[in-house]
Parts: sequence; structure tokens; C-alpha cells
Amino acid sequence: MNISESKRLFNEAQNFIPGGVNSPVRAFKAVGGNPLFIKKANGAYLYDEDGNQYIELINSWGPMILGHNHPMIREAVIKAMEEGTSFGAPTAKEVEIAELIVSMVPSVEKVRMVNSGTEATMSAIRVARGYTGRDKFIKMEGHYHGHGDSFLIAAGSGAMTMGDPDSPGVTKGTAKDTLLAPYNNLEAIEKLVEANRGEIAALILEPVPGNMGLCLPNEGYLQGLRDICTREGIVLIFDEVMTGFRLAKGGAQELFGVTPDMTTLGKIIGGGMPVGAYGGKKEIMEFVSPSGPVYQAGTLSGNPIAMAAGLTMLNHLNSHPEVYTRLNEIGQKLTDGIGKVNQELGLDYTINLLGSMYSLFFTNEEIHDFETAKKANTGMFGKYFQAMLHRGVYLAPSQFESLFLSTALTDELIETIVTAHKSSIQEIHKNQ
Ligand SMILES: Cc1ncc(COP(=O)(O)O)c(C=O)c1O
Ligand SMILES: NCC(=O)CCC(=O)O
Repeated sequence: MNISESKRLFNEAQNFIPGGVNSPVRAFKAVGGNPLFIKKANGAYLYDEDGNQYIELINSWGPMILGHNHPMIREAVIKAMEEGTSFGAPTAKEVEIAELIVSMVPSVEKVRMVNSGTEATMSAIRVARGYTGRDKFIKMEGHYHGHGDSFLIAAGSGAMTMGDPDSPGVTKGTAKDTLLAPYNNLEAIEKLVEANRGEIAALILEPVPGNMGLCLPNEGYLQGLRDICTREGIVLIFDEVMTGFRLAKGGAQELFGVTPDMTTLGKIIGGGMPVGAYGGKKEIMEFVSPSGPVYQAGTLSGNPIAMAAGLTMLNHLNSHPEVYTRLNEIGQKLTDGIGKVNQELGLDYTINLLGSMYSLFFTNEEIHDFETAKKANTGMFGKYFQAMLHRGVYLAPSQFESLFLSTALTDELIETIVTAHKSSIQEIHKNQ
């Protein structure tokens, strides 16, 4: 595989950009090798600067649920561009997308648009604190909520991958208000609540965490959290930046039938443009400025290009339930194929799947939280990643990420991926 142009660009980039990338997860630090510099993408494929083509299972870390460069989204963006790129004033599209989100996401009665998932979670915590008059909040180990200071403690995703789940630069003063709990353990929450009664503003979690690899909630876990939060007056926040509009049109909260008080959104909501949002009960969202005292703002929030892309995406998902049927089918077929190959080879690696999100863990143990996820063999994953890449399949370059499938994956492409998986997994075990 010739990747000379990607190599040249990475060398150049390292002179001017920290680590040569604008987000750490893009570097191949955990898997070795040179990150690929991408020139364009279409449907199920990415193309690098050297002209290599890859079948893509990251999809911009989630947003491209219909595949890349979808004509419908592209046309909406071009049309919006013709009318100007930013006004810093309200627009009709913002009203339309807000109404649509409220109609799609069960917990959301009012919603505020921001520019990233990070902004959404930072703002949601501030609002929950303002609403309750309490300072502390509970966060799950290995969950990732963007790079706001108070979340960079036992953080998943790139922070976990790079071995820095507790980032320097976060003050002790900030960190003391973040209470940590293991995922899938209601007893641990009860203990934290007991020890901090009346002081906890919020409990935030990824209902189906994808940032320590994909994990699934135990039966009754989400409802258990709901019950504790209701009893204790704690604002329950589902961070659905990944799962929103993906696991169902109303996200994990629709799928599991558990309604949080607030929800954070991102990724798909912008159709690939930089967008996030947070919303929830009217009573809580009324605390947001200018209707209430909790300040939160943004020069480019509700940007007309981003709103045009997002509106087109959400309208499509809202009116095409068959998208979810197909996404679930793709997830099932692909992981069935991978699982069958593994079985034939006598390998019992754990595959966690929900809808169009999955992770293949290089361990035979069940993975259901931060501690168990850390048992996966990251060295083996790195070899697997490279083997797949050389066969034209682009995976997330870390064991501690979920993969995101798109409707652009045909049955034929699923077969191609399974074939690549078979020869990759054979190769890495032969060389052991
Ligand atoms: C669950 C979750 N929350 C928040 C974020 C932060 O979003 P962003 O990268 O847009 O700031 C991410 C991913 O990046 C995420 O997966
Ligand atoms: N699962 C991790 C992400 O989606 C984050 C992407 C990024 O930080 O660039």
C-alpha cells in the first residue's frame, strides 16, 4: 500500500499541529503506523491523499449514518450557502429543527443548539447545577463527554487510549466535584448518593457507552438510575451524542423506555456539520439565559449551514423508519459473519453489538464496564487494525471505541468486510 503522501503530510503536520492532528483519536498512536490523510469520501468509502480506497466503519465517529456525501445533505448545504454562511441572529430553520428534535426525543421539551458535543455536556451540567443549587455530579468511569474540565477524569475514548484518563490541567477544585462510579452498578450509585446526600446536582452517563468500546446496560440498570435520581432530586442526563438518532430515532431513551431529565446530542444532529444540542424538561431548560439566569451562548450556534444539513438529516430519519430496520440488519449480519469466522477458528472474542454500533474485543471475557474493557488485548487489536487497513477496511484506531455503521453498507460490502476479517484474524494468529 502506497501511503507516501499521507506520510509526507504527517511529517509536515507535526511541525505545526500538536501531534500532527486536530483531535487525538485521529493519530494512530495506539495501533502504530502513519495516520491516513483523507481527501474525500463517498457512500461507504474513504479515499486518502494517495488515492487508496477504504470501506469505512467510523463514519466521522458517528454522524454519517446515511454514508458520506449523501446527495440530499450536500444539496441542502449548497442551497443554504447561497443565502449566506452566518447571521448571528435567529432563523426559521432553528425553529424548525427545535420542533423536530422535541417531537423525536422523548425527554426533550425545549432545546438549545450549540457547536459540539463538548459544549452540550458542559452546558447541561451548568444548567443542572443552576437548577438544583448543588455542585457535585456523578460521572461513570470510562464514559466520555467531550473535553470539558470536569469530565476529563476517568475519561474514555482518546483519553483512555492515550493512557491519560485523568488529564493534567484539571484543577483539584474542579475534580473534587466529579464523583466517579462504575457503569452497570446500582449499588455503587446508592453508596455515592448516601455519602453526598443533597449535594449532587446531576448524574450524567452514556446510556449505552461507546467510548470504552461498546458496552450494554444490564437489564433494569437505566430504570434503576432513573428511580434513584427521581427519589434524590438529581437531574438525570443521558449523553446521547453517539446514540441519539442512531439506536432509534429517539435514541437509547426511546429504545430502553427510560426518560432522563436532560439529554445531550451531537454528531448525526448536524449531518456532518459541527453541531451539538442539549435539551430536557421545560422547567429545567427555562433556567437557560435569556429566559433564566444560567448563562450559555455561542456566536455560531444554530449556524444556518449546519441547521440545513441537520434538518435534512433528521427529517429523513423521522420519516423513514426503514433506515433503522436496515441499520440493525447490517449490524447483525456483519457481527454474525465476524462471530462465525472467529468460532471456526476456535476464537471466542467478545463482540458487543447494539443496532449499528459494535466493538470486537480481543478477550474472551464479558465486557460491561471500564475495568473489564481494560482487560482487552490492545496489542492484538493494533495488529488486527493494521491487517484490516491493508485489506482496505478502515476501523477506529483504538480498542476503546465503538464502530459506527451506515446504510451505505450493502450486503456485498458486508461480505467483503467479513472476508477481510477472516484473513486478518488468521494472519495475526499465525504470527503470534
Ligand atoms: C458520548 C459523547 N459525548 C460527548 C462527545 C463530545 O463531542 P464532540 O467531539 O463533538 O465535542 C462525544 C464524542 O466526541 C461522545 O461520544
Ligand atoms: N468516540 C470518540 C469520539 O467520537 C470523539 C472523536 C474525537 O474526539 O475526535
